[in-house]
Formats: sequence, structure tokens, C-alpha cells
Amino acid sequence: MSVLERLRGQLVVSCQADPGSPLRDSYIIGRLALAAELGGAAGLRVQGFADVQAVRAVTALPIIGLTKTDRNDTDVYITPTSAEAVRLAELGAEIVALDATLRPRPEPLQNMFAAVRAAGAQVMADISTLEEARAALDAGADCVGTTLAGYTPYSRALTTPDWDLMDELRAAGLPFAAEGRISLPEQAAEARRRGALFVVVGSAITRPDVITRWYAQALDG
Ligand SMILES: CC(=O)N[C@H](C=O)[C@@H](O)[C@H](O)[C@H](O)COP(=O)(O)O
Repeated sequence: MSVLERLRGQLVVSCQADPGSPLRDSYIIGRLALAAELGGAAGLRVQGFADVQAVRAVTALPIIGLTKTDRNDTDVYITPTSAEAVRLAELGAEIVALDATLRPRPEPLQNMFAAVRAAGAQVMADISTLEEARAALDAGADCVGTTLAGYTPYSRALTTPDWDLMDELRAAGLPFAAEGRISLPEQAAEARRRGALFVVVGSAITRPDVITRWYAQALDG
């Protein structure tokens, strides 16, 4: 069974800590991953070589690996190069997530996908629109994720999951994972009802600073 098949209908927990977070430590990311596994996660989404390595060392759950790289020459920041994608696969990520938006990029998507496949991994193409999903799947992605919806200048800016994009993807018969601003269990279930292959939740489970801010702001009046 392919690793994507194993994730069908399941929850993937994104375990990431950004620079400046008190949780920014690969040991802690490994602990977050174990807590997610204990709670029933079927897969993990992990950023950076050190964190992928740390998580691979403590769990056999499938890992969706990515890097976040700020570059001067492009706005593409999720796994922008095939060298990074291949390294993630070598460190044990069964799936590599990469930016598949239609913005100018350092390397053509086809090259990236071929490199990931040659390294023995599958591709999750992070997109922000239906058009990008079509292009990524035409170019050979194994699935797309709604990860970047709301994070490109031309996609709908929302505070909720992008339900309309999920409906468009489903209507077009395109295999997609739901990701981005899923903050409640009911929303995860709703994404599944709307056709998501699997559902990725990050901040609402693994970013306590963000969750605290939701509560603090609610009390601010
Ligand atoms: C846009 C972007 O860079 N998203 C990143 C992709 O890996 C992560 O920062 C998000 O936490 C992840 O997508 C999960 O989303 P949420 O934290 O909203 O559940």
C-alpha cells in the first residue's frame, strides 16, 4: 500500500516551531510528534532537516517533510529546490511537500518531482488555487494540499479553511489534502466530508503560543 493510501481518511499533525519560538528545538519537535502519535495521528508534517531526522528517530509514522527557505530570488519558500527535496527523502520523509504555486521558481516543477521520485518519495504539492492544483497534478504530483490558500497574493484571504477551494478540487476530481487554518475537530471532519484524502492540522495542536493568543484576544473585548 502506498504511503498516501495509508493516510486516507486520517489525521496528519504538523509539528513545526518557527524561529523565535521557545519550542524551536528538534528534541521538542520529536516530543510533539510522539504526543501527536499517542493522540491518534496517522502521519506527521515536519519542517527542516534536523527536525525530520529527530522525528524519524522516534517514530515509524509516515513523515511529510519540507523545508522553509527564504530566498532573495523567489517568493517560493516551501522546499524550493530539488537538492532540499532529495535530502528530506534521504533523511526518511516518505512524502516531500513543496510549493507548487505558479509563481516564478528556481527549478521547474517536473525536475523537482522527478528528483523526489528518484529518491523514493512521493510528492505533496502545496497549492493556493484550483489552477495550480491542475498544473501540479498534470506535472505528476501524487496529491495536492490546500496549504498555501490564503498565503499567495492572488488567493482568497480567509480566517477559516478554504472550503470553496476544497469544493472546487472535489468537483474537478482532483486528489487533495486539506491543510491550513483547520482549528477545530468539526472542521477536520468537514474537510473529510468535502472530499479531502487526509487532513493536516498544525497550529491548533502544536503551537501553544498561537492557541494562547486566540484565547487572550477573545478576552481582550
Ligand atoms: C502557509 C505555511 O507556511 N504553512 C506551513 C506549512 O507547512 C505551516 O506553517 C502550517 O502550520 C501548516 O500548513 C499547517 O497549517 P495550520 O497551522 O494553519 O493548521
